[in-house]
Amino acid sequence: MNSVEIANELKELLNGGNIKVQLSVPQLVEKATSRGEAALTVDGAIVAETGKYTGRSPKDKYFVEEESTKDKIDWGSVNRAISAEVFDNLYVKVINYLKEKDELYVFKGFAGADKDSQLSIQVVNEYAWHNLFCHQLFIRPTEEELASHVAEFTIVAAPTFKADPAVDGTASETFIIVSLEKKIILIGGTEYAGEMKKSIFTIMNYLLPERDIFAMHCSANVGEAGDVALFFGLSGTGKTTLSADSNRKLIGDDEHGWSDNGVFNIEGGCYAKTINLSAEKEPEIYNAIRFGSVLENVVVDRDTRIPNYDDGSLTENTRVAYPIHYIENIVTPSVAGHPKTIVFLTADAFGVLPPISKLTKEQAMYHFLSGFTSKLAGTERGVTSPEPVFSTCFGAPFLPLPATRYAEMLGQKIDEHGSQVFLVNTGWTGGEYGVGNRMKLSYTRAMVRAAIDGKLNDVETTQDAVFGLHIPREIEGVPSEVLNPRDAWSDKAAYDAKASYLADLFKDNFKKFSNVSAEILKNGGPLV
Ligand SMILES: Nc1ncnc2c1ncn2[C@@H]1O[C@H](COP(=O)(O)OP(=O)(O)O)[C@@H](O)[C@H]1O
Ligand SMILES: C=C(OP(=O)(O)O)C(=O)O
Ligand SMILES: [Mn+2]
Repeated sequence: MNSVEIANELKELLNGGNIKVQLSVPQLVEKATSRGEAALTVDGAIVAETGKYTGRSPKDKYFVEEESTKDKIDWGSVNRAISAEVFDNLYVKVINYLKEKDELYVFKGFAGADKDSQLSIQVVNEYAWHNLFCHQLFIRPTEEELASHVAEFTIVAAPTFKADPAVDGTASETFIIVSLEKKIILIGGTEYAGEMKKSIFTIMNYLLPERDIFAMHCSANVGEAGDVALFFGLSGTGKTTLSADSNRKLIGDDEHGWSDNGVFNIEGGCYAKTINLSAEKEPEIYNAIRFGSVLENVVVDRDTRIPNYDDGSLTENTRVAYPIHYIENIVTPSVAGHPKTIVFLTADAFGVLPPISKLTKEQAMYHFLSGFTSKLAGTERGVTSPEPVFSTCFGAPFLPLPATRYAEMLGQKIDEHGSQVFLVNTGWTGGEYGVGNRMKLSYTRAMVRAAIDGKLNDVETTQDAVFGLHIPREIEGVPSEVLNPRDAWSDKAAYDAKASYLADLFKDNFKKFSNVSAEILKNGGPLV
């Protein structure tokens, strides 16, 4: 099928009598609850369960192999290729399947808060609650914008459609297929709402660099003085938690672009983890759970409808989606200047990386390319305990282009704007996972605050003997024995062995980046 035929199929679907376009939040709440897709909670939010798929399904994600893009995509286990034939067949099947449904819900809006590079998108949903999720997560159009809205990219999400791998050519019943030429994202077989927002992020990671805009898997906030901070990190490392800070205005919690104008949010909402959520530790997020918010796989008492955030029986990856204005302190629109501080969040399950360290330019490049962290339980299918991983640019699952393309942009931007980079370990301390403990959130917050406020610019540091990282000796609000990871382990020999084991992993992993500059190779990585 060519692009015109694909568009015609879509047009026919969108002209159907079952299509509901741009329903309001209350209308979608009514639809979702009356259709039995979701239940109301005591706080006025809705809660949905997603069945078998409670996290992303990276092994079921594909790009269609297409002439105009095939030489640019970094094919491999992240960017899997699928033929146009498989896509076309599934597309027609899904469209026909959806035509038979009583009602379908369409959201029209945008990705990218900077008008210069904004992408207009639409989502066709089988579920009203998915449509509410999209309404809250993407950028909502004004009435005027809606009147003239023409979608460039379309997500078609049919969660109850299951592929037959033997017939349809997929790996399983589930598929997330991106056609960059036909400008369609086809999703089936999974109810996990995160696939929709992360697939838009994936295409933005392809489209923005074409315009020389750096696409980033990070959260962002800005202080009173206009000082912008970015927090890069794989899922569960603290982007959403640490960017919600009552002293700073939130720009966004997960996906950003950095252009010559400054940084901008790609989204219009947030998607926070709710496992063990408490009003004391994370008040901004806790207070965002109200009418219009969408809880996912949170266990709620059947009668009282009180959510139990400590219950991870459906998944560790319990979530809430809400529009960004449910956070009190934000910038509107979600754009700001150039970052002064950049934080790389890592959840080190070995417990050997320092809780905070200052990076030289070479170390920043080295650690960005390495992207060492852990996959934390739940966000990806099959991950049930922290799995150490090198996730390049702290966002490998979402990067269609070679990692070096993004790293080059980071390097240029840091040089141009003089941003200071820190590595922050929000993972384990005092021993590896199973022995030590997760870093206390209050300590991490104190360290991050000191970094952002410029208090670590001129402090005395100790150089870590293995990784060469510069560790501040003192930070207000943090016990000094916490700052140096070796001090936090009672068994020093065990620490040394684990640290050198991790250093070897870094060196092995970095062999694949053979063509980076000699300075990065020499001065960016472990010392020994
Ligand atoms: N030291 C810490 N720093 C940040 N988050 C922590 C820390 N300790 C525990 N957490 C928890 O880890 C999770 C971080 O998740 P989140 O901020 O949603 O990550 P991301 O947005 O990067 O996916 C939250 O549930 C938070 O309460
Ligand atoms: C939703 C996700 O994002 P994060 O956990 O980074 O917020 C994800 O990785 O699926
Ligand atoms: Mn997040």
